[in-house]
Amino acid sequence: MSQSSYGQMWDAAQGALADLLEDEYPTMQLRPQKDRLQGFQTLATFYLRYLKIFRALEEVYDQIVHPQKRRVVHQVLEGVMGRLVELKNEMVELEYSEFHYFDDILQDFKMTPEDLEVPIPRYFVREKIRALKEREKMLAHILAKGGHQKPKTVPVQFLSVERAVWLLQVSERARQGRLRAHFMKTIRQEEQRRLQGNSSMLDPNQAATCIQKVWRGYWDRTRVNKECLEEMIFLGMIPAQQTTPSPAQLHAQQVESRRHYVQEEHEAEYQKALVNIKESVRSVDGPDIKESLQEQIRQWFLECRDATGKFPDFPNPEDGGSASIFAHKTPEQVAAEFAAREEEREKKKKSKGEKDKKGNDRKEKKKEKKEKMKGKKGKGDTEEEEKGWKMTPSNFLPTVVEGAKMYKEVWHNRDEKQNFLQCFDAQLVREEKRLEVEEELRVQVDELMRQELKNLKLVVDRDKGKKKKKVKKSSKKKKKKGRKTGKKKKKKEKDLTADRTIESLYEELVMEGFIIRPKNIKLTDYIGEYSYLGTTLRQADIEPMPSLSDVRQLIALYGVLPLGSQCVHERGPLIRALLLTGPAGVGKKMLVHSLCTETGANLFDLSPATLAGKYPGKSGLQYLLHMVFKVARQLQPSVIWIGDAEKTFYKKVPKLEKEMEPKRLKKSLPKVLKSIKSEDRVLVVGTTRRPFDADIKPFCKVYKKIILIPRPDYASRFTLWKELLQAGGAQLGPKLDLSSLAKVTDGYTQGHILQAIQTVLNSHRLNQQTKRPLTAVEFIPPLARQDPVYKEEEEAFKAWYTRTPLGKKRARAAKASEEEDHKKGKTKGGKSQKKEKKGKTKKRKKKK
Ligand SMILES: Nc1ncnc2c1ncn2[C@@H]1O[C@H](COP(=O)(O)OP(=O)(O)OP(=O)(O)O)[C@@H](O)[C@H]1O
Repeated sequence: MSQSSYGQMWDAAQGALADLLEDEYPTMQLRPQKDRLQGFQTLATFYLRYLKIFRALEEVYDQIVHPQKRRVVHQVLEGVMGRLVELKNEMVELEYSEFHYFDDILQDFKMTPEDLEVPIPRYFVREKIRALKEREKMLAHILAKGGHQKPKTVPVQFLSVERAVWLLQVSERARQGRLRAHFMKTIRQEEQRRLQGNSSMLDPNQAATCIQKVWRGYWDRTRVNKECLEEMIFLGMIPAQQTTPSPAQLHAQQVESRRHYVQEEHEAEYQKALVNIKESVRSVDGPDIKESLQEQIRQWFLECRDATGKFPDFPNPEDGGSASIFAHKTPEQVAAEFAAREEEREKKKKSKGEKDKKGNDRKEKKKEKKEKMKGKKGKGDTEEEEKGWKMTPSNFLPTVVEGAKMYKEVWHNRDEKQNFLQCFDAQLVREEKRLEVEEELRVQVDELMRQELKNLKLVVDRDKGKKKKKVKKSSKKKKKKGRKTGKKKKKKEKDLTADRTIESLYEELVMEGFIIRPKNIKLTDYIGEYSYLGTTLRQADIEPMPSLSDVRQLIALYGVLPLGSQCVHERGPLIRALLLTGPAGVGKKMLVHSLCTETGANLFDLSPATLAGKYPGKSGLQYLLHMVFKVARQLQPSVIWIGDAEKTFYKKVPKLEKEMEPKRLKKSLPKVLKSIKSEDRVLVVGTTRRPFDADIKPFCKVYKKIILIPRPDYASRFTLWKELLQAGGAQLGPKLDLSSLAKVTDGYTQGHILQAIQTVLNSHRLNQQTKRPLTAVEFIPPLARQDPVYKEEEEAFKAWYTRTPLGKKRARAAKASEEEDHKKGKTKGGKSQKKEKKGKTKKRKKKK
């Protein structure tokens, strides 16, 4: 696509955003909605619209090369991302469920399930690829030096001499036997051919007809088979073979990657221009700006004196200096403001004096206040109950609005036809820099003018300015007092490793196996299909099982976006710890690795097995945690993975594991989690396949966000078989019935399926494929050797989830709505019965 196409795409996205903002602002001011379903519909509609805009903006940001345009797109993009996360959070709080189903709204918007995927901005990794490569090198270097490596178990077999000789003899005899059999076979074939040649001598015409018959039959059969296969592929009955990208696709890919280089070049040019243009503005326009500022301020002095009879007070630098004066106000207004401020100060003084007098009555007053507050709260609660659901104010909408405004004012109608190369706009830079220089000069001018005003007052008003000084002093005193009497400052945490560099801490953690190399897995590699029945089942009051595509979306929203973007993490809902739970092999660890790949995060491993025997004692553990979190913060984003997370919160430690001390982290983990602030892009991710073994209360206190990963459904299994087989090098043909395989593997997880595929697709079998195509039956024996997820296990997971805080809330809400329905049903039922009765009597009357 060309630059102008991306320009049009941007334009369309901004247009959609403007419409959306127009719709969204009134809903914020609307009265609370009592109907929760309607509230959800509103949220879901906004969510889908934002998602669409997000996808378009992400693509635009990845490809446009104009540095100033990219800045505007980036700002809006971050705002939109944050808003998406906020909306998801709202939906969770409204529905008490992590999973939401939008199939009906998708239909309304004519969107496909693919449109529901949360796109992952490519700039998360691309913009720091150099730093990531550096880190990767460092990690490889440390590991090569002898870092922690899991001991590889190489089976070594010792053979006795007799056994070795026997083995050699067996294989040699077998080889000779095979040779002899081959030799005998060729002799026999030659003999047969000789005999046939002698017995029947056909005349040439007959022979030709015979050959033609065989050839034509063969040729037609292959043609029909080929056409049949093509038709089946066209109908989607048989998966198409993987095709290599066409030359046009390859060219498009090249153009896209070339644009990334151009982006870098233009950015470097732009950075240079920022410095040069600022310098030139300062030297050329600086004196003029200074003079006009002085002129303006002097004019203001005179106007104020004319209007109020005396010279005004010059605003303090904290209040914005002279800039605050010219914020579209008349001199009278400014003077009135000053007067009001003075009055306020006086009032405060007085009230403080009174307070001191009535020091003894304070306690009683406090009591009264408290009572009043209680009363108010009580009222508030009832009001809230009456209120119902209302959208919470957003932290991201102002950013989005500002970006949209900038687009409209600067870029929407800008003629860019002459800018073929899409380089920066010098005029815009000059305007921007002029403002910056003006601000810098204003500080100097203010100082000068303050002095000038003082002199003027001395000469004209004979004001010695003592009063003001006094006020100033007293206000300073007040400030100091306030500071003293304010809350005690929290103890600053002691830096246990103040004398060490981050590099040395990093090296130590790698050596001890607490920092590991994440596998290169993208979130899109986590295969899983969308479930089309979600809304229908929910409407029928059946809780649907979430699909793997829903899980992917949650990981993107809770993990990838906040870890990738500082803005989203700082202003969005703060998630410190995430728990991934589900049966063995559903891809929990895979998701942890994909989180790191998509955001370029470091991967720390604090699993009980890794911790065992290292940094003993309480102080040792404290030191380790300090190191881990210090490095994680400094080299953010970071993911701290705790495998077998239930072990940290074991109800009862099994005897075999007692030596490992799995509960070492139990006490320190909540404390250390609290130290993660919104500016630290650090996420603790726990994975567990047995959450029921943990003490649920402290467990859920640490892991506030829980994602229950289900076993794959039919659609996901079908895709899994197809994709994993293709990835393993299998040729998919009509003999390999994927549908049956997906059907019989109900209950098996992705790990099981992968295991079966790896067992069957060895190199020997792969080489035989052309002669002997793969069949579905071959995969049954390796599957039969594994245990599927039994119903009991699945029920245990579901039951456990209902005991988590969110599960409990959902159950309570369901019960409440059921009761409401019941009540309504009764009243409605009563009314309808009455209506029916009325109807019947009317009919009877008519008959009569
Ligand atoms: N959705 C998926 N798409 C593709 N491969 C998957 C998917 N889910 C899991 N796998 C593969 O299955 C294997 C098992 O996954 P993983 O080890 O992440 O599961 P797990 O849930 O962490 O298992 P456990 O609970 O036993 O530790 C991995 O090789 C992973 O790549």
